[in-house]
Amino acid sequence: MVMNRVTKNQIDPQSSGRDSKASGGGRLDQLTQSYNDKSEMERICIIGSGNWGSAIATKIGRNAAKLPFCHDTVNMWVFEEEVTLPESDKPVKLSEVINSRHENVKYLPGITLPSNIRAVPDLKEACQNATLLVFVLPHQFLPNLLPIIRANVHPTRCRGVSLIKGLDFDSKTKMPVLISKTIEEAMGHGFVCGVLMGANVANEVAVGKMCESTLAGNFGDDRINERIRQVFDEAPNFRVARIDDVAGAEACGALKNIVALGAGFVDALGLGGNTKAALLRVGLLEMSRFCQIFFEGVEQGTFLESCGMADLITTCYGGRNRKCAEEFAKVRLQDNAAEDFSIERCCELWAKIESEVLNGQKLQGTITLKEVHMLLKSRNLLAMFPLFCSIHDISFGGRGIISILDGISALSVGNRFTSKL
Ligand SMILES: NC(=O)C1=CN([C@@H]2O[C@H](COP(=O)(O)OP(=O)(O)OC[C@H]3O[C@@H](n4cnc5c(N)ncnc54)[C@H](O)[C@@H]3O)[C@@H](O)[C@H]2O)C=CC1
Ligand SMILES: O=C(CO)COP(=O)(O)O
Repeated sequence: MVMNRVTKNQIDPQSSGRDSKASGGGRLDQLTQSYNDKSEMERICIIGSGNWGSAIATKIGRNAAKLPFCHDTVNMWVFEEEVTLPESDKPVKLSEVINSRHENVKYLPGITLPSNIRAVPDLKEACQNATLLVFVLPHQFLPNLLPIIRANVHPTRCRGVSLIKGLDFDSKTKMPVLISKTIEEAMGHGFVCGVLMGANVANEVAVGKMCESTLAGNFGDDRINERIRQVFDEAPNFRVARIDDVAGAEACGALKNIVALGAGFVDALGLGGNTKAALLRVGLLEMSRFCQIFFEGVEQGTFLESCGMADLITTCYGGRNRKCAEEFAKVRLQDNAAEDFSIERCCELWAKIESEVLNGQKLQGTITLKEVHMLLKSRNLLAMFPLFCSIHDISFGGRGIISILDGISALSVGNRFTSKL
Protein backbone atom coordinates (compact mmCIF):
# COMPACT_ATOMS: atom_id res chain seq x y z
CA MET A 1 0.00 0.00 0.00
CA VAL A 2 1.31 3.46 -0.84
CA MET A 3 0.80 6.48 1.35
CA ASN A 4 -0.52 9.52 -0.42
CA ARG A 5 1.63 12.29 0.90
CA VAL A 6 0.04 15.69 0.60
CA THR A 7 2.03 18.87 0.65
CA LYS A 8 1.59 21.36 3.45
CA ASN A 9 0.04 23.93 1.14
CA GLN A 10 -2.83 21.73 0.06
CA ILE A 11 -5.66 22.11 2.52
CA ASP A 12 -9.06 20.85 1.53
CA PRO A 13 -11.68 23.44 2.55
CA GLN A 14 -14.32 20.71 2.22
CA SER A 15 -12.90 18.95 5.24
CA SER A 16 -14.19 21.50 7.77
CA GLY A 17 -17.12 20.71 10.10
CA ARG A 18 -20.50 19.60 8.92
CA ASP A 19 -22.50 22.35 10.61
CA SER A 20 -21.74 25.53 12.42
CA LYS A 21 -22.87 24.30 15.85
CA ALA A 22 -20.91 21.12 15.59
CA SER A 23 -17.63 22.39 14.24
CA GLY A 24 -17.24 26.15 14.35
CA GLY A 25 -17.00 26.17 10.53
CA GLY A 26 -13.95 26.34 8.22
CA ARG A 27 -11.23 28.69 9.44
CA LEU A 28 -8.79 28.35 6.60
CA ASP A 29 -7.62 31.95 6.73
CA GLN A 30 -6.76 31.80 10.42
CA LEU A 31 -5.17 28.39 10.11
CA THR A 32 -2.93 29.56 7.31
CA GLN A 33 -2.01 32.64 9.29
CA SER A 34 -0.82 30.55 12.23
CA TYR A 35 1.14 28.33 9.83
CA ASN A 36 3.66 31.12 9.60
CA ASP A 37 3.99 31.31 13.34
CA LYS A 38 6.32 28.45 14.32
CA SER A 39 5.52 28.97 18.01
CA GLU A 40 1.99 27.70 17.31
CA MET A 41 2.92 24.51 15.49
CA GLU A 42 1.42 21.32 16.91
CA ARG A 43 3.73 18.50 17.89
CA ILE A 44 1.51 15.43 18.12
CA CYS A 45 2.19 12.34 20.19
CA ILE A 46 -0.06 9.26 20.15
CA ILE A 47 0.07 7.43 23.48
CA GLY A 48 -0.72 3.83 22.57
CA SER A 49 -0.35 1.63 19.52
CA GLY A 50 -2.97 -1.11 19.75
CA ASN A 51 -5.71 -1.80 17.23
CA TRP A 52 -7.41 1.61 17.47
CA GLY A 53 -4.18 3.45 18.24
CA SER A 54 -2.66 2.19 14.98
CA ALA A 55 -5.84 2.80 12.98
CA ILE A 56 -6.16 6.42 14.12
CA ALA A 57 -2.45 6.87 13.42
CA THR A 58 -3.25 6.41 9.72
CA LYS A 59 -5.55 9.46 9.85
CA ILE A 60 -3.37 11.58 12.11
CA GLY A 61 -0.21 10.79 10.16
CA ARG A 62 -1.72 11.79 6.82
CA ASN A 63 -3.26 14.92 8.32
CA ALA A 64 -0.05 16.00 10.07
CA ALA A 65 1.77 15.66 6.76
CA LYS A 66 -0.58 18.07 5.05
CA LEU A 67 -1.84 20.48 7.71
CA PRO A 68 0.26 23.65 7.83
CA PHE A 69 0.14 23.95 11.62
CA CYS A 70 1.48 20.44 12.37
CA HIS A 71 5.03 19.17 12.59
CA ASP A 72 5.37 16.35 10.07
CA THR A 73 6.62 13.66 12.40
CA VAL A 74 4.08 12.10 14.74
CA ASN A 75 5.53 10.03 17.56
CA MET A 76 3.54 6.97 18.58
CA TRP A 77 4.45 5.51 21.96
CA VAL A 78 4.69 1.73 21.75
CA PHE A 79 4.51 -0.57 24.76
CA GLU A 80 7.51 -2.59 23.70
CA GLU A 81 7.13 -6.30 23.11
CA GLU A 82 8.72 -8.91 20.92
CA VAL A 83 6.99 -10.39 17.92
CA THR A 84 7.95 -13.25 15.65
CA LEU A 85 7.61 -12.62 11.94
CA PRO A 86 6.56 -15.43 9.57
CA GLU A 87 9.91 -15.38 7.74
CA SER A 88 12.10 -15.86 10.84
CA ASP A 89 12.13 -17.70 14.18
CA LYS A 90 14.01 -14.91 15.86
CA PRO A 91 11.82 -12.54 17.92
CA VAL A 92 12.11 -8.85 17.00
CA LYS A 93 11.01 -5.66 18.72
CA LEU A 94 7.57 -4.43 17.69
CA SER A 95 8.68 -0.78 17.56
CA GLU A 96 11.51 -1.68 15.16
CA VAL A 97 9.15 -3.61 12.92
CA ILE A 98 6.71 -0.69 12.84
CA ASN A 99 9.49 1.73 11.87
CA SER A 100 11.00 -0.49 9.21
CA ARG A 101 7.83 -1.92 7.66
CA HIS A 102 5.37 0.90 8.49
CA GLU A 103 2.95 -1.72 9.71
CA ASN A 104 1.85 -2.77 13.17
CA VAL A 105 2.09 -6.47 12.43
CA LYS A 106 0.57 -7.49 15.75
CA TYR A 107 -2.32 -5.09 16.34
CA LEU A 108 -3.26 -3.88 12.85
CA PRO A 109 -1.74 -6.31 10.34
CA GLY A 110 -2.07 -5.58 6.65
CA ILE A 111 -2.42 -1.80 7.00
CA THR A 112 0.39 0.54 5.94
CA LEU A 113 1.01 3.34 8.39
CA PRO A 114 2.07 6.72 7.02
CA SER A 115 5.87 6.98 6.97
CA ASN A 116 5.80 10.03 9.27
CA ILE A 117 4.43 7.88 12.13
CA ARG A 118 7.46 7.10 14.28
CA ALA A 119 7.16 4.27 16.81
CA VAL A 120 8.96 5.22 20.02
CA PRO A 121 9.20 2.73 22.91
CA ASP A 122 10.62 5.31 25.34
CA LEU A 123 7.67 7.31 26.71
CA LYS A 124 9.79 10.27 27.74
CA GLU A 125 11.24 10.58 24.27
CA ALA A 126 7.87 10.00 22.61
CA CYS A 127 6.09 12.88 24.32
CA GLN A 128 9.02 15.31 24.55
CA ASN A 129 7.67 18.83 23.95
CA ALA A 130 4.36 17.50 22.63
CA THR A 131 1.56 20.03 22.29
CA LEU A 132 -1.19 17.54 21.44
CA LEU A 133 -1.48 14.16 23.16
CA VAL A 134 -3.77 11.49 21.79
CA PHE A 135 -4.47 8.96 24.54
CA VAL A 136 -5.46 5.61 23.05
CA LEU A 137 -4.69 2.64 25.23
CA PRO A 138 -6.65 0.38 27.58
CA HIS A 139 -7.33 2.59 30.59
CA GLN A 140 -5.90 0.16 33.15
CA PHE A 141 -2.42 1.02 31.83
CA LEU A 142 -2.78 4.79 31.98
CA PRO A 143 -2.09 5.80 35.62
CA ASN A 144 1.60 4.75 35.67
CA LEU A 145 2.30 6.70 32.50
CA LEU A 146 0.82 10.08 33.42
CA PRO A 147 3.62 11.39 35.69
CA ILE A 148 6.21 10.72 32.96
CA ILE A 149 4.04 12.38 30.34
CA ARG A 150 3.40 15.40 32.53
CA ALA A 151 7.11 15.94 33.10
CA ASN A 152 8.03 15.94 29.43
CA VAL A 153 5.36 17.62 27.32
CA HIS A 154 5.37 21.27 26.31
CA PRO A 155 4.96 23.12 29.62
CA THR A 156 2.23 25.58 28.59
CA ARG A 157 0.69 24.62 25.26
CA CYS A 158 -0.12 20.95 25.66
CA ARG A 159 -3.69 19.63 25.34
CA GLY A 160 -5.12 16.15 25.10
CA VAL A 161 -7.76 14.09 23.37
CA SER A 162 -8.68 10.74 24.90
CA LEU A 163 -9.92 7.92 22.66
CA ILE A 164 -10.15 5.60 25.67
CA LYS A 165 -13.51 3.93 26.26
CA GLY A 166 -13.70 3.24 29.98
CA LEU A 167 -14.75 4.67 33.34
CA ASP A 168 -13.24 4.64 36.82
CA PHE A 169 -15.12 4.56 40.12
CA ASP A 170 -14.11 6.66 43.10
CA SER A 171 -15.14 4.65 46.16
CA LYS A 172 -14.73 7.68 48.46
CA THR A 173 -17.09 10.00 46.62
CA LYS A 174 -19.14 7.12 45.20
CA MET A 175 -19.02 8.80 41.83
CA PRO A 176 -17.87 7.67 38.39
CA VAL A 177 -14.66 9.28 37.16
CA LEU A 178 -14.20 10.13 33.50
CA ILE A 179 -10.81 9.09 32.15
CA SER A 180 -10.46 12.55 30.57
CA LYS A 181 -10.84 14.06 34.05
CA THR A 182 -8.24 11.66 35.48
CA ILE A 183 -5.89 12.84 32.72
CA GLU A 184 -6.63 16.53 33.37
CA GLU A 185 -5.98 16.16 37.09
CA ALA A 186 -2.79 14.17 36.64
CA MET A 187 -1.43 16.61 34.06
CA GLY A 188 -2.26 19.69 36.18
CA HIS A 189 -1.56 23.27 35.03
CA GLY A 190 -5.14 23.66 33.70
CA PHE A 191 -4.55 20.89 31.13
CA VAL A 192 -7.60 20.45 28.88
CA CYS A 193 -8.53 16.97 27.71
CA GLY A 194 -11.35 16.33 25.26
CA VAL A 195 -12.45 13.00 23.82
CA LEU A 196 -12.92 11.42 20.40
CA MET A 197 -15.68 8.83 20.58
CA GLY A 198 -17.79 7.26 17.88
CA ALA A 199 -18.90 4.28 15.85
CA ASN A 200 -15.34 3.45 14.92
CA VAL A 201 -14.50 -0.24 14.81
CA ALA A 202 -10.78 0.14 14.17
CA ASN A 203 -10.33 -2.43 11.41
CA GLU A 204 -13.08 -0.77 9.35
CA VAL A 205 -11.68 2.73 9.91
CA ALA A 206 -8.21 1.53 8.93
CA VAL A 207 -9.33 0.30 5.51
CA GLY A 208 -11.13 3.58 4.88
CA LYS A 209 -14.75 2.49 5.14
CA MET A 210 -16.89 5.59 5.61
CA CYS A 211 -17.82 6.47 9.18
CA GLU A 212 -18.40 9.36 11.55
CA SER A 213 -16.79 10.31 14.83
CA THR A 214 -17.47 12.83 17.57
CA LEU A 215 -14.83 15.14 19.01
CA ALA A 216 -16.11 16.46 22.34
CA GLY A 217 -14.35 19.27 24.10
CA ASN A 218 -13.57 22.91 24.18
CA PHE A 219 -9.86 23.44 23.75
CA GLY A 220 -9.74 27.22 23.99
CA ASP A 221 -11.48 28.99 21.13
CA ASP A 222 -13.09 28.20 17.77
CA ARG A 223 -9.79 28.36 15.96
CA ILE A 224 -8.09 25.83 18.23
CA ASN A 225 -11.15 23.60 18.29
CA GLU A 226 -11.14 23.53 14.51
CA ARG A 227 -7.41 22.81 14.36
CA ILE A 228 -7.80 19.83 16.64
CA ARG A 229 -10.81 18.57 14.70
CA GLN A 230 -8.76 18.73 11.50
CA VAL A 231 -6.02 16.61 13.05
CA PHE A 232 -8.50 13.69 13.11
CA ASP A 233 -10.91 14.42 10.26
CA GLU A 234 -10.42 12.69 6.93
CA ALA A 235 -13.68 13.52 5.22
CA PRO A 236 -15.49 12.04 3.40
CA ASN A 237 -14.46 8.69 4.93
CA PHE A 238 -13.81 9.78 8.50
CA ARG A 239 -16.17 12.64 9.28
CA VAL A 240 -15.45 14.27 12.61
CA ALA A 241 -17.99 16.62 14.18
CA ARG A 242 -17.22 18.61 17.32
CA ILE A 243 -19.57 19.04 20.26
CA ASP A 244 -19.09 20.49 23.76
CA ASP A 245 -20.52 17.61 25.81
CA VAL A 246 -17.42 15.69 26.97
CA ALA A 247 -19.16 13.80 29.80
CA GLY A 248 -22.02 12.60 27.60
CA ALA A 249 -19.73 11.47 24.77
CA GLU A 250 -17.25 9.74 27.05
CA ALA A 251 -19.85 8.03 29.23
CA CYS A 252 -21.59 6.71 26.10
CA GLY A 253 -18.29 5.32 24.82
CA ALA A 254 -17.69 3.45 28.05
CA LEU A 255 -21.23 2.26 28.79
CA LYS A 256 -22.00 0.89 25.33
CA ASN A 257 -19.29 -1.72 25.96
CA ILE A 258 -21.48 -3.13 28.75
CA VAL A 259 -24.49 -3.38 26.44
CA ALA A 260 -22.25 -5.06 23.84
CA LEU A 261 -21.61 -7.89 26.29
CA GLY A 262 -25.39 -8.35 26.46
CA ALA A 263 -25.46 -8.41 22.65
CA GLY A 264 -23.01 -11.32 22.71
CA PHE A 265 -25.31 -13.20 25.09
CA VAL A 266 -28.32 -12.55 22.82
CA ASP A 267 -26.34 -13.79 19.81
CA ALA A 268 -25.17 -16.94 21.61
CA LEU A 269 -28.79 -17.72 22.37
CA GLY A 270 -29.66 -17.29 18.67
CA LEU A 271 -32.38 -14.82 19.52
CA GLY A 272 -32.25 -12.70 16.40
CA GLY A 273 -32.58 -9.08 15.36
CA ASN A 274 -35.75 -8.10 17.18
CA THR A 275 -34.38 -9.19 20.54
CA LYS A 276 -31.13 -7.40 19.89
CA ALA A 277 -33.05 -4.25 18.98
CA ALA A 278 -34.88 -4.48 22.31
CA LEU A 279 -31.54 -4.89 24.09
CA LEU A 280 -30.18 -1.81 22.31
CA ARG A 281 -33.25 0.25 23.21
CA VAL A 282 -33.12 -0.64 26.88
CA GLY A 283 -29.33 -0.31 26.86
CA LEU A 284 -29.60 3.21 25.49
CA LEU A 285 -32.20 4.03 28.12
CA GLU A 286 -29.92 2.86 30.93
CA MET A 287 -26.96 4.72 29.40
CA SER A 288 -29.03 7.89 29.34
CA ARG A 289 -30.29 7.28 32.87
CA PHE A 290 -26.73 6.77 34.12
CA CYS A 291 -25.63 10.05 32.53
CA GLN A 292 -28.57 11.97 33.97
CA ILE A 293 -27.88 10.70 37.45
CA PHE A 294 -24.14 11.14 37.57
CA PHE A 295 -23.11 13.93 35.19
CA GLU A 296 -24.14 17.57 34.94
CA GLY A 297 -25.13 19.02 31.61
CA VAL A 298 -25.27 15.88 29.47
CA GLU A 299 -27.31 16.77 26.40
CA GLN A 300 -29.90 14.42 24.92
CA GLY A 301 -28.56 15.39 21.48
CA THR A 302 -25.29 13.66 22.33
CA PHE A 303 -27.07 10.31 22.16
CA LEU A 304 -27.88 11.03 18.52
CA GLU A 305 -24.27 11.76 17.58
CA SER A 306 -21.85 9.08 16.38
CA CYS A 307 -20.62 8.68 19.97
CA GLY A 308 -24.14 7.73 21.11
CA MET A 309 -26.57 5.47 19.34
CA ALA A 310 -24.27 4.82 16.36
CA ASP A 311 -21.41 3.51 18.50
CA LEU A 312 -23.85 1.40 20.50
CA ILE A 313 -25.13 -0.22 17.30
CA THR A 314 -21.75 -0.92 15.69
CA THR A 315 -20.24 -2.33 18.88
CA CYS A 316 -23.22 -4.60 19.45
CA TYR A 317 -22.79 -6.00 15.93
CA GLY A 318 -19.08 -5.85 15.12
CA GLY A 319 -17.09 -5.22 18.30
CA ARG A 320 -14.69 -7.30 20.37
CA ASN A 321 -16.84 -7.10 23.50
CA ARG A 322 -19.76 -8.68 21.66
CA LYS A 323 -17.54 -11.37 20.18
CA CYS A 324 -15.94 -12.35 23.49
CA ALA A 325 -19.30 -12.33 25.27
CA GLU A 326 -20.73 -14.69 22.66
CA GLU A 327 -17.82 -17.07 23.29
CA PHE A 328 -18.31 -16.78 27.05
CA ALA A 329 -22.00 -17.56 26.70
CA LYS A 330 -21.36 -20.55 24.42
CA VAL A 331 -19.05 -22.11 27.03
CA ARG A 332 -21.58 -21.42 29.77
CA LEU A 333 -24.44 -22.86 27.72
CA GLN A 334 -22.47 -26.09 27.30
CA ASP A 335 -21.72 -26.19 31.02
CA ASN A 336 -24.39 -28.23 32.79
CA ALA A 337 -23.32 -27.15 36.26
CA ALA A 338 -24.01 -23.46 35.63
CA GLU A 339 -24.87 -22.80 39.27
CA ASP A 340 -21.27 -23.72 40.17
CA PHE A 341 -20.00 -20.85 38.13
CA SER A 342 -18.21 -18.84 40.80
CA ILE A 343 -16.85 -15.36 40.26
CA GLU A 344 -13.33 -16.86 40.12
CA ARG A 345 -14.34 -19.22 37.33
CA CYS A 346 -16.04 -16.39 35.48
CA CYS A 347 -12.89 -14.25 35.70
CA GLU A 348 -10.73 -17.15 34.53
CA LEU A 349 -13.04 -17.79 31.59
CA TRP A 350 -13.07 -14.12 30.53
CA ALA A 351 -9.26 -14.00 30.72
CA LYS A 352 -8.95 -17.20 28.66
CA ILE A 353 -11.33 -15.92 26.01
CA GLU A 354 -9.60 -12.52 25.90
CA SER A 355 -6.22 -14.11 25.25
CA GLU A 356 -7.49 -16.73 22.78
CA VAL A 357 -9.81 -14.51 20.77
CA LEU A 358 -8.04 -11.16 20.88
CA ASN A 359 -4.33 -12.05 20.58
CA GLY A 360 -3.07 -9.29 22.88
CA GLN A 361 -5.91 -6.84 22.30
CA LYS A 362 -7.87 -6.01 25.44
CA LEU A 363 -11.46 -6.41 26.49
CA GLN A 364 -12.71 -3.21 28.12
CA GLY A 365 -16.39 -3.94 28.76
CA THR A 366 -15.88 -6.39 31.61
CA ILE A 367 -13.70 -3.90 33.52
CA THR A 368 -16.22 -1.09 33.04
CA LEU A 369 -19.05 -3.45 34.01
CA LYS A 370 -17.44 -4.23 37.36
CA GLU A 371 -16.76 -0.53 38.06
CA VAL A 372 -20.30 0.50 37.14
CA HIS A 373 -21.85 -2.31 39.19
CA MET A 374 -19.76 -1.39 42.24
CA LEU A 375 -20.83 2.23 41.88
CA LEU A 376 -24.53 1.42 41.52
CA LYS A 377 -24.37 -0.97 44.46
CA SER A 378 -22.65 1.61 46.66
CA ARG A 379 -25.45 4.05 45.79
CA ASN A 380 -28.26 1.54 46.23
CA LEU A 381 -29.27 2.09 42.61
CA LEU A 382 -29.09 -1.44 41.21
CA ALA A 383 -32.87 -1.68 40.82
CA MET A 384 -32.85 1.23 38.40
CA PHE A 385 -30.48 -0.57 36.03
CA PRO A 386 -31.94 -4.04 35.50
CA LEU A 387 -30.16 -4.63 32.19
CA PHE A 388 -26.71 -3.62 33.46
CA CYS A 389 -27.38 -5.82 36.53
CA SER A 390 -28.37 -8.87 34.54
CA ILE A 391 -25.28 -8.47 32.30
CA HIS A 392 -23.17 -8.22 35.45
CA ASP A 393 -24.76 -11.20 37.15
CA ILE A 394 -24.38 -13.36 34.05
CA SER A 395 -20.76 -12.22 33.60
CA PHE A 396 -19.62 -12.52 37.20
CA GLY A 397 -22.41 -14.02 39.32
CA GLY A 398 -23.13 -17.38 37.73
CA ARG A 399 -26.61 -16.38 36.51
CA GLY A 400 -27.86 -18.24 33.43
CA ILE A 401 -27.39 -16.61 30.03
CA ILE A 402 -31.13 -16.70 29.37
CA SER A 403 -31.67 -14.20 32.19
CA ILE A 404 -30.52 -11.49 29.77
CA LEU A 405 -34.21 -11.47 28.78
CA ASP A 406 -35.21 -10.53 32.34
CA GLY A 407 -32.80 -7.61 32.12
CA ILE A 408 -34.30 -6.46 28.84
CA SER A 409 -37.88 -6.86 30.03
CA ALA A 410 -37.68 -5.46 33.56
CA LEU A 411 -38.48 -1.88 32.56
CA SER A 412 -41.91 -1.36 31.11
CA VAL A 413 -42.01 -0.64 27.38
CA GLY A 414 -41.69 3.09 26.75
CA ASN A 415 -40.12 3.66 30.17
CA ARG A 416 -38.62 7.15 30.50
CA PHE A 417 -36.52 8.71 33.19
CA THR A 418 -36.07 12.34 34.06
CA SER A 419 -35.39 12.77 37.79
CA LYS A 420 -31.97 13.35 39.30
CA LEU A 421 -30.37 12.00 42.44
N1 LIG B 1 -10.22 -1.33 18.71
C1 LIG B 1 -11.29 -0.60 18.44
O1 LIG B 1 -12.04 -0.88 17.49
C2 LIG B 1 -11.57 0.59 19.27
C3 LIG B 1 -11.01 0.76 20.52
N2 LIG B 1 -11.32 1.89 21.25
C4 LIG B 1 -10.73 2.09 22.58
O2 LIG B 1 -9.37 2.49 22.41
C5 LIG B 1 -8.62 2.13 23.57
C6 LIG B 1 -7.35 1.43 23.13
O3 LIG B 1 -7.72 0.25 22.46
P1 LIG B 1 -6.87 -0.40 21.27
O4 LIG B 1 -6.02 0.60 20.60
O5 LIG B 1 -7.86 -1.13 20.44
O6 LIG B 1 -5.89 -1.40 22.07
P2 LIG B 1 -5.79 -2.99 21.93
O7 LIG B 1 -6.78 -3.63 22.84
O8 LIG B 1 -5.80 -3.39 20.50
O9 LIG B 1 -4.32 -3.31 22.40
C7 LIG B 1 -3.87 -3.37 23.70
C8 LIG B 1 -2.73 -2.39 23.83
O10 LIG B 1 -2.29 -2.40 25.18
C9 LIG B 1 -0.87 -2.39 25.17
N3 LIG B 1 -0.39 -2.91 26.44
C10 LIG B 1 -0.35 -4.20 26.89
N4 LIG B 1 0.20 -4.24 28.13
C11 LIG B 1 0.49 -2.97 28.46
C12 LIG B 1 1.05 -2.37 29.61
N5 LIG B 1 1.40 -3.07 30.67
N6 LIG B 1 1.21 -1.01 29.62
C13 LIG B 1 0.85 -0.27 28.57
N7 LIG B 1 0.29 -0.78 27.44
C14 LIG B 1 0.13 -2.12 27.40
C15 LIG B 1 -0.49 -3.25 23.99
O11 LIG B 1 0.83 -2.99 23.60
C16 LIG B 1 -1.51 -2.76 22.98
O12 LIG B 1 -1.03 -1.60 22.33
C17 LIG B 1 -9.56 1.29 24.44
O13 LIG B 1 -10.08 2.10 25.46
C18 LIG B 1 -10.67 0.88 23.48
O14 LIG B 1 -11.91 0.69 24.15
C19 LIG B 1 -12.13 2.85 20.78
C20 LIG B 1 -12.69 2.76 19.53
C21 LIG B 1 -12.47 1.62 18.69
O1 LIG C 1 -15.53 1.05 20.43
C1 LIG C 1 -15.57 0.35 19.45
C2 LIG C 1 -16.16 0.77 18.17
O2 LIG C 1 -16.54 2.12 18.19
C3 LIG C 1 -14.99 -1.01 19.48
O3 LIG C 1 -15.53 -1.73 20.51
P1 LIG C 1 -14.88 -3.11 20.97
O4 LIG C 1 -13.81 -2.77 21.97
O5 LIG C 1 -16.00 -3.90 21.54
O6 LIG C 1 -14.32 -3.73 19.73
